[in-house]
Formats: sequence, structure tokens, C-alpha cells
Amino acid sequence: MMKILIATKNEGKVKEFQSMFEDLGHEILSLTDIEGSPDVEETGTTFEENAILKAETISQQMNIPVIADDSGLEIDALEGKPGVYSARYAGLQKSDEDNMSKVLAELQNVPDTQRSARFVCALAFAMPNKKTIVVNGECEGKILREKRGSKGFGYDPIFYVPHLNRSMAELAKEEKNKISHRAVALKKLKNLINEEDLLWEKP
Ligand SMILES: O=c1nc[nH]c2c1ncn2[C@H]1C[C@H](O)[C@@H](COP(=O)(O)OP(=O)(O)OP(=O)(O)O)O1
Ligand SMILES: [Mg+2]
Repeated sequence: MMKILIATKNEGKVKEFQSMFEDLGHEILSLTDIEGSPDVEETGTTFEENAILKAETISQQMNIPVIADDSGLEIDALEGKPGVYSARYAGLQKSDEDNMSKVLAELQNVPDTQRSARFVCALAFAMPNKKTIVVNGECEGKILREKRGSKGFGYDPIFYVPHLNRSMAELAKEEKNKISHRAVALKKLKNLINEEDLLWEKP
């Protein structure tokens, strides 16, 4: 078993990573376990840039392998917004409720046929003295007219998953962790890590 540090302070992400790494039997730590850990400023303009920034900063500081996740919601009717600014869309207090209210208000007059959106996730895996690996995942859906469900985190209650006919917040965690942008990206990362024998024993 290995300890893997996820460079995030988002409890929702931590839970999902813990659950998705269960099969490999690794212990998942996050910045919420480390007192006084720094908040890495997300100065990038793409998910990839921010994921690399978070992973490399923490990996260099702690001298251990680190995975960072930068993710968000792209809404076509808003030309891709909130995008990389998803967490702070309604302000620096980073409130999921305020962010969802802002999106719902902005889409009030947008018809059902034009409410397409996707969750996007970039994962960066930074190791001391090795080249950082970056992978991406997406999950397509539509923005609902009101919140539905109470599972998950972030924008999940207003994100409708057409092929499951439920909102992301109505899915059991096992269901979300099969189809989410984060799950798609993590699967690619696990494959790369195994292929290149980078870190941990093969499952
Ligand atoms: O599966 C998801 N379900 C719903 N919403 C989601 C999801 N994945 C990302 N999101 C939203 C939450 C937040 O508004 C933004 C991530 O922002 P992002 O900067 O990557 O994360 P964060 O600031 O919460 O934590 P941290 O930077 O410490 O990892 O996208
Ligand atoms: Mg952030």
C-alpha cells in the first residue's frame, strides 16, 4: 500500500478519490489532513495549467508524488463559462449555492434545447525529479431549471445526465464515479502509471 497525496482542499473531491482508489488499496491523503498547508493560487487560464501548478507546487514543497485536480463546468450558452472560474463564479467565498443560483439566473431565458454543458477535469501527477503527467476527462450533460438531489458536491444538483435520466446529485457515488469527468481522467492516469511502471504495483 502507498500513501498518495491529493493536492486539494475540496472535501467532495477527496471523497471521490478515496472511493476511486479503493480498488488499489492505497491510502489517500489530502491537504485537509495537513495543518497549515498553503492555498496554491490558481493563476492559470486552463484546467491543465492550474492542475500542473497545484501538483508541482505541493510536490516540490513536500518532496513526494502528488496528484492535483482542476475541474469545472463549461456551459455552451455562456460560451464556456464558468470554466476555470467555476469555484469562484459568484465570488471568492466559493459558495456552491451562490454559484448555482448565478448559473440558473443567467440561463433563465435559455430554452431546454440550448442548455448543453459539460464537466471538465484535468489531473496532473507530479513526482520529484520526473516529468509531470497530465490527463483530461469530460462528462456531457444539460443544465436543469432547478436543483435536484443532494449527493455529490459543487454544481451536481443542477447538472442533468441524459443517459441516466437523473441529476448528478441524484446518482449514488458508485454511479457518479463510473461516468464523471474525474473518473474518466483518473482511469487514463491509472493506465499511464501502470504502463510506465511509474509508481505503484500493478493491480
Ligand atoms: O464533480 C463535480 N461535481 C460538481 N461540481 C464540480 C465537480 N468537479 C468540479 N466541480 C466544480 C466545483 C468547483 O466550483 C469547481 C472546481 O474548482 P477547483 O478549483 O478545481 O476546486 P476547488 O477550488 O474546490 O478545490 P482545490 O482547488 O483545492 O482542488 O468546479
Ligand atoms: Mg481551486
